[in-house]
Amino acid sequence: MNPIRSIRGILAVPGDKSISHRSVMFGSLANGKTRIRGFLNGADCLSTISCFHAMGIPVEFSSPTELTVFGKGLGGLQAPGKMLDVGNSGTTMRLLSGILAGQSFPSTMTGDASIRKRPMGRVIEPLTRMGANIRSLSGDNLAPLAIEPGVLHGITYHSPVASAQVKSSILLAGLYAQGATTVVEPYVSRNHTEILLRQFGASIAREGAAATLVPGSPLEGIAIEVPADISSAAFFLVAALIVPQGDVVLKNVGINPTRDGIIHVLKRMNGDIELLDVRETNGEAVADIRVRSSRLTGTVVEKGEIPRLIDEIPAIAVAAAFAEGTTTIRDAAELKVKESNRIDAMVAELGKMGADLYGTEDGMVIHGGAPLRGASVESHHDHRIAMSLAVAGLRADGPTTIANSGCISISYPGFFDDLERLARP
Ligand SMILES: O=C(O)C1=C[C@@H](OP(=O)(O)O)[C@@H](O)[C@H](O)C1
Ligand SMILES: C=C(OP(=O)(O)O)C(=O)O
Repeated sequence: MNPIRSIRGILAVPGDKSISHRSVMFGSLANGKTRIRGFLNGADCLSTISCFHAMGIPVEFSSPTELTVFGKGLGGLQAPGKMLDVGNSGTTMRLLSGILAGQSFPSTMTGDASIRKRPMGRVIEPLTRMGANIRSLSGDNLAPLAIEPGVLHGITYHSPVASAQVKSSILLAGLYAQGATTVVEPYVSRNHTEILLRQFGASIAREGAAATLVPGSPLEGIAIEVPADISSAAFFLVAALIVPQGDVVLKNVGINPTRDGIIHVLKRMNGDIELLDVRETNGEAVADIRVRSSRLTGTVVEKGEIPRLIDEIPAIAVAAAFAEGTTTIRDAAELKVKESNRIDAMVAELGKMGADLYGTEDGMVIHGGAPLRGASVESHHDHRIAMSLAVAGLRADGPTTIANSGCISISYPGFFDDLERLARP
């Protein structure tokens, strides 16, 4: 990564990862064809496809981002002949746990070294309360998981964490339960499951921080346009803000109010960000976003804003390193149980580049303005860390080398090509 002076142009970042996963999952459980456009052809979403393929669901690609899922209805999945492998994808493992809990066949599920360290007790516990037979094979609430058929009943679950993966897992099990299932969260997490399941015909309602699913309605295949992923757009938002000559328009970005926290935070930091042509696709708010170089200032990010930008915190930390004053991020302990411990990873790697920051129990404190120098840094095998460090490198003095950056293909396979196209030395 070399420093640049200018980043300009129009860019469509890849499709939303959360919505791409859900399109394939719900399409598999629906009757008939689901046509998906704007699909994220990244490693995580391909892991979801391979799991459903192993359960007898045909999927046909007509281009890398367009596919048809041939759904077989709520009762149409077949026993997989092998252990399901979710790769690096927490979303796949947790949502699939809820679906598998409702099947009449046994299954087992595993993933890569990172997934096998991430907490699964958060889905095992509520699913068990619903009557599921799900356990950690190692006995420590970690993957691999084994799921046997069970008779499910609806519950009202007060989740200790604001997690869309936990919420979705329980609601998906609710499709197979007797009676209604309600999940109440401390703060509202991303609501793509609620929006998309309703489009497929499920009976699902929201009231404040509670989502309720009433089983009994079949799911029917639909056509889905996946918006561009705000979590991928985040890297270009920050890049355009911090380089001297930044002016980028990001096309067709999902700005669902449960996901748009980064826009609010960067605007609060004095970022010049404009939403153009706000519209709706498949029940999801979408806009083009224009972003220009700005003199950023520090801010506080906490409480209910955290779930609305959880995956963007590494990128926000980079913006904060170039802002005047201090940025404090708190209530974000969830960062420790992602693909890496994202607090430790950002503190260690930005620190190597000369940033003035430290980690706390539930976040970090960044004193902006220290000049960054290019350095040899490490991705911690985490796509969001790798891309955040690449953006920091655009404004550092001298070249930055990011070890193990191949993980970027998890969520944004063409990241470096897009960056190269827009950037000028
Ligand atoms: O439901 C989803 O699609 C996701 C939910 C979030 O995880 P949690 O549910 O663990 O907060 C997020 O970090 C992840 O990238 C995708
Ligand atoms: C945390 C993430 O994904 P997952 O939980 O699906 O692995 C992410 O993409 O930042």
